[in-house]
Amino acid sequence: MRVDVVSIFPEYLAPLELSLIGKARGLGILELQVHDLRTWTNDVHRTVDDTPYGGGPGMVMRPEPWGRALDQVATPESTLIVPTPAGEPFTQRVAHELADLPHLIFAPGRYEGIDQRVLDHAATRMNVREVSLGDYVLFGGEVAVLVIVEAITRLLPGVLGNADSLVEESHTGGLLEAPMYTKPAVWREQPVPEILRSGDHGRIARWRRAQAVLRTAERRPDLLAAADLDKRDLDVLNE
Ligand SMILES: Nc1cc(-c2cccs2)n[nH]1
Repeated sequence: MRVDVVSIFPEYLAPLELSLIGKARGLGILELQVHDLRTWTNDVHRTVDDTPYGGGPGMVMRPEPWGRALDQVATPESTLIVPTPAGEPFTQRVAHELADLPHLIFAPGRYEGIDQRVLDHAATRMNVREVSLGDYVLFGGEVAVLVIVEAITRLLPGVLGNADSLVEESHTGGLLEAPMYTKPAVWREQPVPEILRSGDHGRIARWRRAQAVLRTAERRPDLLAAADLDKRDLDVLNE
């Protein structure tokens, strides 16, 4: 997968060099390049924003630099990802969808956003997806890009050492993950649930599933409605 990020704060994306993402790039699983939007300005002040038509507070990102940036970076197989509070929710399902794509271009906006014509024009020549991390407002989209790139990269084949890690995590199968424990067997007078030390892998799997169902019912009833529950799951809920 290739990823291009265009930002007025390219240094914000430096963490993408680190850890697993750095490893994915080193292995050639992920090709990533960060660009400075001001590269595509042509005035002496390298201006990227201006006042909003129709009035109102703040500034809007000008279309011309973005248009020239996308002219250079995009191909017909590109998908433009625009983080915005006004976007579709970014979920694990969306992460899986994006992880299957050949080329992502991230357009993190600042200020009051990017001139809408940039997105509308881009949509005439590539897929455009406006995505929200949640119902809160950030200063800019760069933090959102870090989150989205990490969520996608860990899904790429070869990045996670043990592919099993993807099977039992939260939101796989629509449920939250069960509580996890490690040594010592007793810590501050709190024992690890006995079943996890029983060696009975069938019972352990059923216990974990039950814990996931109960935790999801308690914390995320919205997910429960969409989850694929079997009879045993329903019995757990009705206990
Ligand atoms: N979910 C979400 C996205 C954002 C922003 C993206 C770009 C500027 S602010 N805030 N909250």
